[in-house]
Amino acid sequence: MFVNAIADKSKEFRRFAESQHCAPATALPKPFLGTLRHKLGLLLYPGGDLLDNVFANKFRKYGPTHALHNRNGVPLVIHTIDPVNINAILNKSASHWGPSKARARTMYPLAQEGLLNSEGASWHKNRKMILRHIFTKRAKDVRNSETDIQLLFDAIGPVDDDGWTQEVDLLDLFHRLSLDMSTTFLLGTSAESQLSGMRDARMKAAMMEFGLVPGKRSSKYTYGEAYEVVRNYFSWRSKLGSKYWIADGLKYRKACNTLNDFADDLIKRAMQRSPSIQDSLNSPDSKYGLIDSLVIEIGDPIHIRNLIMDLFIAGQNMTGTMAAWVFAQLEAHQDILQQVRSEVVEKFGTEENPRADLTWDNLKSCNMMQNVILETLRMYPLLANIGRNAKCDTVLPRGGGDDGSRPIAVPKGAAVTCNIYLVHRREEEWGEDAWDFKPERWIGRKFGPEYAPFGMGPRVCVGQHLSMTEISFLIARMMQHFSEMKSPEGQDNLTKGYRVVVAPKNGVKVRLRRATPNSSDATMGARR
Ligand code: HEM
Repeated sequence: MFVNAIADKSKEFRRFAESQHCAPATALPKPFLGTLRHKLGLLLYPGGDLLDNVFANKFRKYGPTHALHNRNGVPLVIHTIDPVNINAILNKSASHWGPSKARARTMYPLAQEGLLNSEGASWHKNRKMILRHIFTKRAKDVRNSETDIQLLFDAIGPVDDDGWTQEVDLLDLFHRLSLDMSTTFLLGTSAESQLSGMRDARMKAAMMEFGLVPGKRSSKYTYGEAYEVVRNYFSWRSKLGSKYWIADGLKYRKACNTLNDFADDLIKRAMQRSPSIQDSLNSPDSKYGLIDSLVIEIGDPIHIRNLIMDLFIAGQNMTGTMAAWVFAQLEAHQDILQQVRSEVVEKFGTEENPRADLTWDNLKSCNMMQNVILETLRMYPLLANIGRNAKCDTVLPRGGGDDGSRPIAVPKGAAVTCNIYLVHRREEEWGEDAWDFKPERWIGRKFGPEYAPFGMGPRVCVGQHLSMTEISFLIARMMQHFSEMKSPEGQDNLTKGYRVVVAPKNGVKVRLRRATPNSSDATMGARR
């Protein structure tokens, strides 16, 4: 009976495909020795670059849209880098597609009922509410981040007689900054994680004397450590796909509990203070965070935890990793670094003689800086793959038949992955220099479906404006504080590592030269 039911379903699907004039996509061969071996191969991929080698080669060999079929020729998983198909999946026919089941499995037991992995009316309502809060708080909170920027400068450390800092890893420092900025924004108070990273005990002691003490820890792991454990497990679980359960265990579950305890503790404290802060919450100088607004609007602590945890998981480290790529590229392109610094100093003045406020409206008018950010997000879209599962039998506009021009029928339940990293490097859309860093390509260019670092359509990233503001603010402040940047001989800042996000594999190791009051119009220059 079971076999008959499968045969009926296949027939029904074939009829649907014919009625839509579809043809099958190029079929991927079944993985040698099965999918588990294939997944373990990805997990243990020996060096090199998984994105540029394994994935890119597959698209070169099997075309821009290809599929793994079952024995009846019905697609189970479709991979695409065709912007027309990606626009259909994420945007035009978004209602036919639900969030990727693989993502929910990867993150289980975290992030099950917030924004990332839910859909329907409650997702819609939650999303609207979060966006409203993000937009009302964005402008003032980026200025509140000045304290976090000062901690960053302290963590970068003192300079020698020539004004140069010691060698620092900007990836590490920006990750901590990102955590500090996101806690400032979400919770109204910075985690001050920069302090725990400072090796100089005297500096730390001095900071603590001023009351800048890192937050209370809820169990064996600190929040930062628990997040690192969870991130590693997420990376393994995402590569293992349906065999995600292989990467599980006490260590992972304990880290998940620490993150939940951390959120619960913060919510409890926000609930205790909520009756007394209602009036001041919306004042322009309010130091309270998004969590306080959610406590007043929602009330239910579990609901609040689901939303806050999603924002932490989805947003944590994104801004920091992005900023690290920006500085890696600026170090590699000293001429562009000079242009960005000139633009910032001209617009905002120096630290000693500021000229304009670092608001989003002012920051977005720095064209060179914005083009550098857009180009960096093109080359390193952080979330290399965006996945979906079909909610009904549906159609992709292109990729079927011998020449790939026919539509493809997709059955309910099939998975699709949109490889955004490779879409951003398609020569058809970006030209022969698609693999090169060229901010000037953005002059006068409009956004199309070939550019989706924040996704697109109804599930587009809720943190994109916040991230763009934070990154712009950070670049501007770094340009005001330092005048030059160089990497040690032999350091490679541009090699990619691919875990949950695409990040610089070897860190971004540089020395920076402190700007002097006279370096207002001097530019950062290469001095190896
Ligand atoms: C450079 C920084 C960032 C990048 C490149 C980025 C990228 C993305 C992408 C590609 C998606 C779409 C995923 C999909 O369609 O399935 C997404 C969704 C999301 N992002 Fe971001 N993100 C960034 C920063 C942030 C920040 C700072 C936050 C939190 C404040 C955040 C919160 C979210 C959430 C909650 C979603 C899910 C939205 C939904 O499904 O309704 N992101 N992000």
